[in-house]
Amino acid sequence: MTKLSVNINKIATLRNSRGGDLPNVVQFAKDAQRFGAEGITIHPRPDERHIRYQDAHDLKPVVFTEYNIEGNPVTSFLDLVLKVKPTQVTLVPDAEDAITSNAGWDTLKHKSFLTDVIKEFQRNGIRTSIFVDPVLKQIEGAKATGTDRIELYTEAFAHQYGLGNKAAIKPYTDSAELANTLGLGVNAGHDLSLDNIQFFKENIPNLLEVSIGHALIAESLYLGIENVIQMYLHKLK
Ligand SMILES: CC(=O)[C@@H](O)[C@H](O)COP(=O)(O)O
Ligand SMILES: NCC(=O)COP(=O)(O)O
Repeated sequence: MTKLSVNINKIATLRNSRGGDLPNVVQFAKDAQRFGAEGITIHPRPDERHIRYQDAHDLKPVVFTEYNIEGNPVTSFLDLVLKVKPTQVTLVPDAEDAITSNAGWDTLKHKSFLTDVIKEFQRNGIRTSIFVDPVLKQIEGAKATGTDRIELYTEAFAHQYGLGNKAAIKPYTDSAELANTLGLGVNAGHDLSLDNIQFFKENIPNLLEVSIGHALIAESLYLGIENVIQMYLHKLK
């Protein structure tokens, strides 16, 4: 069973564009869960250009499914996550000025740093996941950090699949198989969509969770959020 976690960054982007509280991200999270979302993901960035640190606190009492907070574990992020105590934290090595996440961790180079922060989150009862490219040595490196899960960075797959190149799934299947063997849980995300999700899920053994935001919100503009969430759940069955 693969859980659908709805990333609500884009709802905050829309809200922030006018400086008011429309749409309200807390209400949106409540409704997304009512429509079937099995988790809510946010990715607060240090410049708070979409999700604000205060949103992470405000969402805590209403997320009754799985609460996943993603981000680069700089000090302010560490403090936030340790206060909010979500179900899961996903560590992403995104630069402050990056438009969106654009690479996985070098788990070999950052082994000692990742090991320390992962230990601290786990000590506080928070499950950990680290964002990685589908590269076998990076999966082995992830295992060595003590993380509970990895999140496969799916941008390359999504791009190639859109061009008709289905073989682009291979490194992801291989990485998931290795992760399964090593006892690491497998999540995935970035640029997943109604077009590519079913093929991705069918080729990834034991895919535990996908977090989807950008395409899901864009698709909802035409099809409606309740309908789109149900369409994803159907394809993830
Ligand atoms: C970690 C990841 O893959 C990103 O997709 C991210 O969570 C989305 O962030 P933005 O909404 O800021 O692009
Ligand atoms: N972890 C990936 C995520 O939360 C959403 O990514 P995207 O669907 O907005 O590309």
